[in-house]
Order: sequence, then C-alpha cells, then structure tokens
Amino acid sequence: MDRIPSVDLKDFISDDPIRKQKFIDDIGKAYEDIGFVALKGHFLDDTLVDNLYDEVKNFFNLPLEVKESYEVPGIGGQRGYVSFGKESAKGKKEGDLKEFWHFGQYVEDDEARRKEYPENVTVNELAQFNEVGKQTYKMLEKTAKYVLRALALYLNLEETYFDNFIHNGNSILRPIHYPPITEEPKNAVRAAAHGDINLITLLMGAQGRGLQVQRHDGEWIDAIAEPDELMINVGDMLSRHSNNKLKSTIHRVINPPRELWGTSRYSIPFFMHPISEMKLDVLDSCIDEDHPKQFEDITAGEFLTERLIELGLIKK
Ligand SMILES: O=C(O)CCC(=O)C(=O)O
Ligand SMILES: [Fe+2]
Repeated sequence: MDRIPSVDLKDFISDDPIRKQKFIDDIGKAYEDIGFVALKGHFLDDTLVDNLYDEVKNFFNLPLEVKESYEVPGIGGQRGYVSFGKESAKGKKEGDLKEFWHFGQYVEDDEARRKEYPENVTVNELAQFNEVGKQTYKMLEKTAKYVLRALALYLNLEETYFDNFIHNGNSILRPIHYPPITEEPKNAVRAAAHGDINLITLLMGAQGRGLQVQRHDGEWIDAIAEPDELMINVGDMLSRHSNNKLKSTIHRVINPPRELWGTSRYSIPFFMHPISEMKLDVLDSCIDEDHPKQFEDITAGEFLTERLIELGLIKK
C-alpha cells in the first residue's frame, strides 16, 4: 500500500446494507494494514471548519505572555495552552517544534464525571474561539462514534459496543501550531515519530505535505487528505484491545524544505478517548492459536497516566 485508502462515512450511515458492509470491510482492512484512512462524509461543515481555523490562528497570534496566562500548572497540559517545545515523543529528549491548545469534554449530564476532568479554559480575548472549539469537538465526537460502530462490527462485537465507553469520554481536541523555523533545528522535528495513545484520532489539516506514516516494511509514505477529508487512525488503546489486529501505526510530521521554513503549519487532531474505567484487556474474539494474547490487562485511565509521564507532560 503506497497511499492511504479513502472511505465515505455516508456509506456506513446509508440504509443500504451493501454500502454499509463495504464501509466496514474497507476501513477494517485498511486498519489491519496501514492503520490510517482518509474519510469523507463526516459531520463537519465548511463554515465551521473555516471559523475554527480563523479562531485558531487568532489564538496563536496572541502575544506569548497572553498565551502563557492560559497555561494551567499541575494538570499535565490536559486543558488550555501548552507552550512551544514542551512535549516530546516517547523516548525522545528533544521537544517537538509545536505549541498547542486543548479543549476537553463538555459533561452536561453527570456531575461525578464532570468533577473528574479539569475544567475547560476560556480565552477572554477571543469572543468566538471557545464556542467554535466546542461545536467542532461535538461534531468530531459524533463522527468518531460512527467510525467506532463500524469497527465494533468489524471485530464481531455489538454495533453499539463502544457507545457507553465514549459517552462523556476523556477525548481531547488539540489545535496545533508549528511555527516558522528560524534556525537549524538539529535533531528536533515538528512532530517526532510516535503512535497515538487513544482509541482513534480524527485529524483535520492533513491537506498539505508534512504528515508521514510508516509502513510495515519501514518505508515512510506521505499521508495527504483531500480538502473534504479527515485523516483517521488507530491509537494504541484500540490496538491493545484488538490484540493488534487493528494497527496503531507510527507517524511523524517532518520539517518542510528550507525554502518553506517561513511557513506555519496548523493541524487539529481530535483524540478519541473512552472513560477512564474502560478495560482495554484484549478482547476474547481477537485471541486464538495463531494470535496469542499480546498485552497485559490495563484500564484506559492507567494507560493514559503511564503515557503522559513518558511524554514529559506529568511528573511521576
Ligand atoms: O500535525 C499533524 O498532522 C499530526 C499530529 C499528530 O500526529 C499528533 O498530534 O498526534
Ligand atoms: Fe499523532
């Protein structure tokens, strides 16, 4: 496979069982192989996407001291602003060449769950930023719910298997700014090679060059989406749960060639996380003689904490 396969969520949502099954087979096969698909037919409309990019650019254009006033100590960067160079990929000491913002879950029907999560941070300088972030969060969460329904069927589970685990889940919307590069970065890159932590990631902004995905044979291929597509990949939580039937593929964001150092990159991943109590224990349906259980039992909450320590975002 030398390019990322494309699927259309409208096929899954249609009342036509043949189209629905084709979507399930196509996305399942893509995830068994390269771990990524480009997806059309999602729930984001163009106006929302345009507004979000405008607001995100406005935010990163604010003076550094204003942005830093939205950095919240003690929560591992889970809400608000995380400044340039702070996050490094697992096992790498150089920080990535990026700054980012985190919008978290909007819990409206469960007081205990609301208290479990850090509160979302409100940017006072930008009237629309907070609301546009919330709307995008909801639309990406809805898109992810249908993708997980298709994957549940692919794994021979009930279609709604994931629904209760993702309702009020610990998902995060992360607008990222990779600023212009001003000096030779030595060993640092925009985003060093990594696997995502969560169940699945829905990425806005993969339309230009930069994102690369590593195939099984070690080759890196460009992952470029059409303007109306989201890039959607499997994270480590779903890989563990499925005994690595669905692959969490290593990916990275390379630095642009020197003549393009002056340009920023903006991308906006939505990391779909379940509630912290979800057991990621390998599903029985994914174990047989040829596929012995590969991962220890662990909950989503325990796994997330382990990984945030490895990323340098929380201290032991
Ligand atoms: O910026 C991108 O295109 C990808 C970012 C990414 O892989 C991540 O934040 O996990
Ligand atoms: Fe990633």
